Amino acid sequence: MASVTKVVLSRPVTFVTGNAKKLEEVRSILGHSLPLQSHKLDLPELQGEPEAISKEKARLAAEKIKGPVLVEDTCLCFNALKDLPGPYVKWFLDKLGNEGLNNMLMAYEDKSAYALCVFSFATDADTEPETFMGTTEGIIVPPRGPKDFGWDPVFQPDGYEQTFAEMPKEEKNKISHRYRSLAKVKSHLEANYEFDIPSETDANNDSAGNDVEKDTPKKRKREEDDEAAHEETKHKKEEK
Ligand SMILES: O=c1nc[nH]c2c1ncn2[C@H]1C[C@H](O)[C@@H](COP(=O)(O)OP(=O)(O)OP(=O)(O)O)O1
Ligand SMILES: [Mg+2]
Repeated sequence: MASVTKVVLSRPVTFVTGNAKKLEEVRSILGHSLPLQSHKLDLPELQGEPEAISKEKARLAAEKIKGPVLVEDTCLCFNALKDLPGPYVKWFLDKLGNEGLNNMLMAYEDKSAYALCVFSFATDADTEPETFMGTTEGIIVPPRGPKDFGWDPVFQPDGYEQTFAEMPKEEKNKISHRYRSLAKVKSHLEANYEFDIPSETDANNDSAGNDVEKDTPKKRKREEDDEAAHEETKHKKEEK
């Protein structure tokens, strides 16, 4: 049998995102199957096709982190609008809200859409990032359910009566665009990489001097607290 030589990584993979909700889903989907730490950073995003945007994000992240990174870019594509808003959904959502997203399809009979997640993994800034895509098909509906994560209230996946926002998180995490692309990331990393992480390194500082932390129970607790605080300020804002 041919033995596959795996690339040995001496540092955990850093998931770089400015979005606490993404991080929460990535953590609950991956569990502890992969040595993962996180770094909060809203990277600049190119305009263009989803795969190119995600790859460029990975390059920028790898430059910054100076080690293996994982990033993702999420799109919401309306079929009647030839895949728009796509990667620009963040700006549409910011300006128009979920009501506005739904209204964009008023003039069209076709309410079908798909959610797309494009993960990119890069070992360093000089290596071409690898990308992994996952999609979930559905329809756009008037917003229903909790407003805690992006456009979840307007997206109803095919075969379900509930929007992403209405269904339990565990349910969303079994069928989501994020779950499907992460499944590919996971099997690719398991097949091609091996982690040999020295236990007594100064894990609280990466080589770039960034404040990257190891995934410890203490850190998790702090992140949960941070997220709770973040949610609180968000809700306060919404009440205004
Ligand atoms: O499962 C999801 N369910 C509902 N909404 C979602 C989901 N996933 C991303 N979203 C929102 C966040 C942002 O408004 C836009 C994607 O933009 P995108 O640039 O990928 O995310 P982001 O800037 O918030 O985080 P990041 O720092 O990782 O780029 O769609
Ligand atoms: Mg972004």
